[in-house]
Amino acid sequence: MRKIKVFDTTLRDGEQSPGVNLTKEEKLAIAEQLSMLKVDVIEAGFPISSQGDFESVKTIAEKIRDVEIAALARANYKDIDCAWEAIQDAENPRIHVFIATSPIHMKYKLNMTPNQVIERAVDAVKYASKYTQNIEFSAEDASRSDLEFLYLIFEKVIQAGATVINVPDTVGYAIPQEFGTFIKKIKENTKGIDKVELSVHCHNDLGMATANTVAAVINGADQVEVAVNGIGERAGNSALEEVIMTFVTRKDFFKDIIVTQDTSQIIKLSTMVSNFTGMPVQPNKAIVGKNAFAHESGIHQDGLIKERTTYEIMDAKSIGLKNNSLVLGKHSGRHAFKEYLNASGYKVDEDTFEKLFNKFKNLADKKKNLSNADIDALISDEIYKVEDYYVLDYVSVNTGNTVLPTATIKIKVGDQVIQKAACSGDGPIDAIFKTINEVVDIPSISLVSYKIEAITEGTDALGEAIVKLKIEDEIYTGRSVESDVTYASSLAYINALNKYISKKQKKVRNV
Ligand SMILES: CC(=O)SCCNC(=O)CCNC(=O)[C@H](O)C(C)(C)COP(=O)(O)OP(=O)(O)OC[C@H]1O[C@@H](n2cnc3c(N)ncnc32)[C@H](O)[C@@H]1OP(=O)(O)O
Ligand SMILES: CC(C)C(=O)C(=O)O
Repeated sequence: MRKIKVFDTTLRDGEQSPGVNLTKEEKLAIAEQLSMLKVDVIEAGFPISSQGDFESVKTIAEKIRDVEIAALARANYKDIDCAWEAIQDAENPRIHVFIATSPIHMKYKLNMTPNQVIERAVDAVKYASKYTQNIEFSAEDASRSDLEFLYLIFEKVIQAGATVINVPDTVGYAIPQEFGTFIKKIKENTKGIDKVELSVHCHNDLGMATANTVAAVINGADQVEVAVNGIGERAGNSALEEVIMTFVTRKDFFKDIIVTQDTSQIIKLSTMVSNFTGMPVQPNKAIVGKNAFAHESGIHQDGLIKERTTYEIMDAKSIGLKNNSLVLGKHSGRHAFKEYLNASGYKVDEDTFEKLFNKFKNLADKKKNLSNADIDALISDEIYKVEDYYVLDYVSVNTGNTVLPTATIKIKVGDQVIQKAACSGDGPIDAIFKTINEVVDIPSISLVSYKIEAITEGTDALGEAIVKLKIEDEIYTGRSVESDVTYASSLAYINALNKYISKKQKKVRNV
């Protein structure tokens, strides 16, 4: 069996994402969560880069146990001294030394010959070995480097004391099949490589970071360098959650790989990193996107209701989510709609069901974001179809930035007209609702929620108002669609009140 080490670089390469700047406390919280997930190595930072980074790495090294703590250093003494100073109190500290090996980087960036690069790398690794035997060496831009040169430099740094050899695809240039072969060749041709761990660090410039990482593991890599939510320099790194869940989900393929991480911590970690970095997770992001376990199409929903695994290769619970979700929308079918009715406790006969389903499809066709409140309102409209006891005859609101919003309402009950003007309200809608409360003969109405939303486009859009009222411990939902939002709100409120009256009258009749 093979154990693949998970090396997390969220706090180092992840923090190199443009615009991201984590505080020491945030870094420590992420490190704690990474340790709960049981990653093998946390790259806590690049201590020479700033005093803040130095202190964060030092704090993490002092506080986080049971995980190797790595710090990055260029191939020079001051970076290595600084890295060591920051991590020396860790339970298992690792110095991570890097230098570029591609012709472009050596010539233009470093202004060094290949021989000088080898000498510098060997010297740096030897220097680091005065501090620790846990030394990782990275050949930056390895995937654009000459293979023969890599065999040589790796052989030399292994002789100098490197215990992990990392092969980065620094600019996300590699293609999975090619990168797999690249790793295989390094494994076959580098002297001493069998005595150390072979690692990969892939970037996502062509969207292949995870595929390249997996290809490398298939071809013998022992360690994967990843970041939560795939964040990192430019298009980011291989995503921790994608790589781990690939091994877990495809156990049938990766028969010889043991995964020791606690995957149920993934969603918590993803949310934490997204919140702290201010980088939202795209909805269709694999594993942690909000749509990753959500299903909208009728055929899929039907399949899922019958057997979850028809359309899910992973269980939402395995990454720490409570469950998957069936999202009702214009692509949904009868099975999913029925499931929703059952789950919400509505019992309807077949005729009512068909009517409701057609109304739901109609509304879903018009409205982009259909919420549960919309669907509930539609259902309760049909089920508690009411003869209007209260009929709105007239509504007028006087409002503006210099006047106190005041509403005047006329409501008919049979032939009788009741009129009322109410002062104040925190705004025009508040004034309307308060005035209606004064007019109607219903004690203690409390507003649970009120939502107004444009359901078509433009300034003349139709506004949909949904009002939920609590009366005598029961919830009544009122809904109305009008182009005038104050009118829609008044009608929705009265609609909810009429549902209460209707229910009450039915009860009285039943007695
Ligand atoms: C692929 C990666 O992700 S590598 C990690 C990238 N991360 C960062 O850069 C973290 C933030 N960086 C920083 O804060 C700064 O760049 C520092 C503190 C590290 C260095 O700052 P400065 O000393 O001002 O140098 P600057 O960044 O402008 O230039 C880099 C220098 O390091 C040299 N260098 C680059 N990589 C290496 C290396 N691996 N080993 C030795 N020297 C290197 C460059 O050739 C250049 O040297 P020069 O000044 O002689 O031309
Ligand atoms: C320092 C190395 C590992 C790196 O981040 C890269 O090459 O992308």
